[in-house]
Amino acid sequence: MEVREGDLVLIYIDKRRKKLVKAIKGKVFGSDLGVLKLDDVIGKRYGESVEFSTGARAYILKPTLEDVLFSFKRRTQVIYPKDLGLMAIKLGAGPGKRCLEGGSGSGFVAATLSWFGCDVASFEVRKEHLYVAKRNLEEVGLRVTFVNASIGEAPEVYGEESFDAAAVDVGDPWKYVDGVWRALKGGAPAAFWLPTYNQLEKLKEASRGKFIWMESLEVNERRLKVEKGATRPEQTGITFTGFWAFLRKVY
Ligand SMILES: C[S@@+](CC[C@H](N)C(=O)[O-])C[C@H]1O[C@@H](n2cnc3c(N)ncnc32)[C@H](O)[C@@H]1O
Repeated sequence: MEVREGDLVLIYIDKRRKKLVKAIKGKVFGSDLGVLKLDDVIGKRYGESVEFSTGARAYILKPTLEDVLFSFKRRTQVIYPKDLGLMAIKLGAGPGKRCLEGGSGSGFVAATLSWFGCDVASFEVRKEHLYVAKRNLEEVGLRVTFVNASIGEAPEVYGEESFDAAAVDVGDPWKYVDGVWRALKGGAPAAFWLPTYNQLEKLKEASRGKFIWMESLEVNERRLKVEKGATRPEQTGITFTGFWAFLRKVY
């Protein structure tokens, strides 16, 4: 498969030096290795390498969702790929699913659900965050409807029982349990992201009688350094991120 003008491509030099760029004629990509003419990228097959002005080479790769997310500007804490992958599965994300999200933050959740084919309405109270999330998604060609309002207002904006799933990452989420419940269809899954144990307890109390508390969990990731005769866990990396609570709406 060849790179066409306007495609997003990942310029991969090494693990630490990789950059998502749009292949536009006449533009250049500059790095510590010199300059790469994007004209030279257009027409290449994904997986081939290209040459910088210094003679150094980089690979041209088709971006994954992870590459896309790590190209985003961040104005808030974000949910990481290890946690987003499980969220997408638990929410049953897929084409045609109407998903409610709050808050948009930097757009990581919105982008993930949109990437999986969901039709997403993302609620965000802070205009400056909404703007960053919207820009992030526009830059990579993902479409989501952003709403500058509290997630608690979703049933007023979209009507009762209009969503197939919900993802909630806001401060004090227990305050919005009722709004999320009203916005969801019967039996629909909801994923709440929380950073502390006591918040899980508060959410469980608030959701009693409205949702089944399916499970709460933490996703741990252990990276490995693979070298012949010395393969072992990496000594640095992401430690704690947060907890998921997965619920299902009931009557
Ligand atoms: C940690 S960020 C969300 C990050 C997002 N999950 C991501 O991965 O990019 C939390 C966001 O929730 C927004 N927020 C707080 N209360 C809200 C509410 N009631 N409704 C909608 N957004 C809210 C904040 O302004 C903030 O942008």
